[in-house]
Amino acid sequence: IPNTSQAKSSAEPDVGGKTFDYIVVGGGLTGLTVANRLSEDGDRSVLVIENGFVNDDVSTQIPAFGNSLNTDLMYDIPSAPNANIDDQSFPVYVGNVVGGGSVINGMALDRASAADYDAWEQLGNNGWNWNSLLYYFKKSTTFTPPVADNVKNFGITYDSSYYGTDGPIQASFPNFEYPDTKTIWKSFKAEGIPLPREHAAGTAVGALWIPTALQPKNQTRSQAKNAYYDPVKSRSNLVLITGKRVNEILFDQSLLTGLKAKGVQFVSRSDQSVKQVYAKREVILAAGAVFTPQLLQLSGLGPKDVLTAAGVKVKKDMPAVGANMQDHPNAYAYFDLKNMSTPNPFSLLDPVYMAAARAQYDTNKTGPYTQAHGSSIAFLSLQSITEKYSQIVNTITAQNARSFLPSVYADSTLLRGFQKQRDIIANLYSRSDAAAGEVPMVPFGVAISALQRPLSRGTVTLNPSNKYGNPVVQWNTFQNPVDRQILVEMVRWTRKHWARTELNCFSPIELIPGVEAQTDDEIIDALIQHNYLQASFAHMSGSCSMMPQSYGGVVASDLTVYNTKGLSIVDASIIPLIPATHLQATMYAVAEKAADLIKARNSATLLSSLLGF
Ligand SMILES: Cc1cc2nc3c(=O)[nH]c(=O)nc-3n(C[C@H](O)[C@H](O)[C@H](O)COP(=O)(O)OP(=O)(O)OC[C@H]3O[C@@H](n4cnc5c(N)ncnc54)[C@H](O)[C@@H]3O)c2cc1C
Repeated sequence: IPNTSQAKSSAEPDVGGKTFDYIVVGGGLTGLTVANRLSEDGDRSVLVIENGFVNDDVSTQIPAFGNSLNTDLMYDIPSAPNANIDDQSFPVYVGNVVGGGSVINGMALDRASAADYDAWEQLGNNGWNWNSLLYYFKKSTTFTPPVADNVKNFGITYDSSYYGTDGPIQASFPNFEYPDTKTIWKSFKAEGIPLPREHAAGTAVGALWIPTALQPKNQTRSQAKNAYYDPVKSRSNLVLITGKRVNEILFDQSLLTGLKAKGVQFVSRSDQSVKQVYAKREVILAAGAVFTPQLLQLSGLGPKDVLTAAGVKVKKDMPAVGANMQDHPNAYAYFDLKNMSTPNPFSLLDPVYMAAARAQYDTNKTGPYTQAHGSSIAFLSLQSITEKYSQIVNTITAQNARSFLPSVYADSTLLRGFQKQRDIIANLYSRSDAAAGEVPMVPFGVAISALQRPLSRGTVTLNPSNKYGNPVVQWNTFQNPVDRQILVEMVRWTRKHWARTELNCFSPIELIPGVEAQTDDEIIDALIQHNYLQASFAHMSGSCSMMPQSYGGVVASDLTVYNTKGLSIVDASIIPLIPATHLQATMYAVAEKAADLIKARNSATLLSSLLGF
């Protein structure tokens, strides 16, 4: 952690014992978004408590650095061993910095199809659908079209009417594309998959041009801190404290009021001092899909056996807290290519080229350093991936759902909710306007296949031997065999794709999984052997999901936590069903909507108190 961050931290006010209208736990992507909007009202005070520090290093700003993992600014959490992937443990990537994941992520700023968000409403979340979220997708963004040369040379398409014109997050395109991107696009066009002009119109299936969270003028990362916090940090009613870890939500409990959140307790990372701070209106959890369920469990809300094992007094037995965790498991196939144009992504491994490219970026903000993961991505429907799609859908609906779920699903409400999710997933898998898998269209031979609608469900639970340590993150990848089957079919699709005539110019040779791997088991075994199978795309979500209580939800559609008062959740843990997209654009929209919901209910409270009821 750089010294500048420490200095900033020591200049922060001592909030111990003080009272704010709102306390936001976690100053990551959603926390800073909500804090900005709530503090627009000068009569409301907002405190944000963040475990990480401010970091404005160049490593968080230059897009090309978004291609490698900035582990210095992440927590160090190994997952629990995965029984279905050779007992492997995978790193759990979560940003530990002001701005959270938005500061260290891959900068892709894309949305899922309309059907993905409409599915949230079908799960009983009134008002959570594509149309209502479109307003917030726009509110959170400002769009800048790609440079004319790239539009002409690469055929980039877009429709700016689906983005905002004055939102905080900058949606734009790097001003550089690798030349082979043209050949890659030719091969995807030849697949006969959809080619929507604008993916953000609710039509994110096919080969897509997507924007990056990128400030177009200086070609640096646009993220929650520089977009939502820096411009408003001088507000006297907004306070951010860093290097502080919240370890308990404080409740008033009486027969009359039930459990009412009154504040939080936090520990300073620098001197280990423990303090309490109070909220007049709401405690808002924005600690992310890994730490929000942990904090609820530490505070006595969670599965009874998990709490008891960790020595936490049970305030309310809530099996759903930490269940329903989802992510996008993925496989990497690797092809050796010849005759790649120069430059290509491997050119940056040459120190001479790298130095020249860096100088080009520093001087005039052009060249490969302006690009993170690029702007070309394909999202494929199950029908495009495999002819077996209707057989797969039939398998899903015929399954005994309970057989492929973790033990916490012995709870009948959780199981009912999953069955409803399962029916929705089966429907989405049978449609051509919803994606089943992602294939980034990269101009080199690493072909990623990422499963978008897992049926397996993970869990986040307290570590019984150290409740304040990292939680136990169990993805349960492939617990449902259909997930494994679809990922294998994606690898087969990738194989067929690289055999296309448009790609003959590269003379691709499949090295991993390798042509000798033909059966499902052989493909999976070869991927595992090379560590080319991953449980996570860093898209942890769903662990405190928004669903009716009768479906095992943790929050209602107004994002308040069931069985409590004065407590809400706004982060990726509320996602009921993971959408087929990277998550950040969705989470900015969710947080914008969350802020409106919180504002509305708190002005209503004021009105009713003025009117005396
Ligand atoms: C490596 C990586 C790459 C990614 N790539 C992309 C991408 O290219 N495109 C995309 O769309 N999405 C991407 N994502 C996902 C996206 O960044 C996340 O989905 C998003 O940041 C989630 O927002 P959040 O507010 O829920 O959580 P976060 O942004 O993770 O914020 C949670 C914050 O809470 C803090 N916190 C946690 N516990 C406590 C506590 N007890 N007390 C105080 N503070 C606490 C954390 O330090 C963190 O800052 C990526 C994520 C990662 C990690």
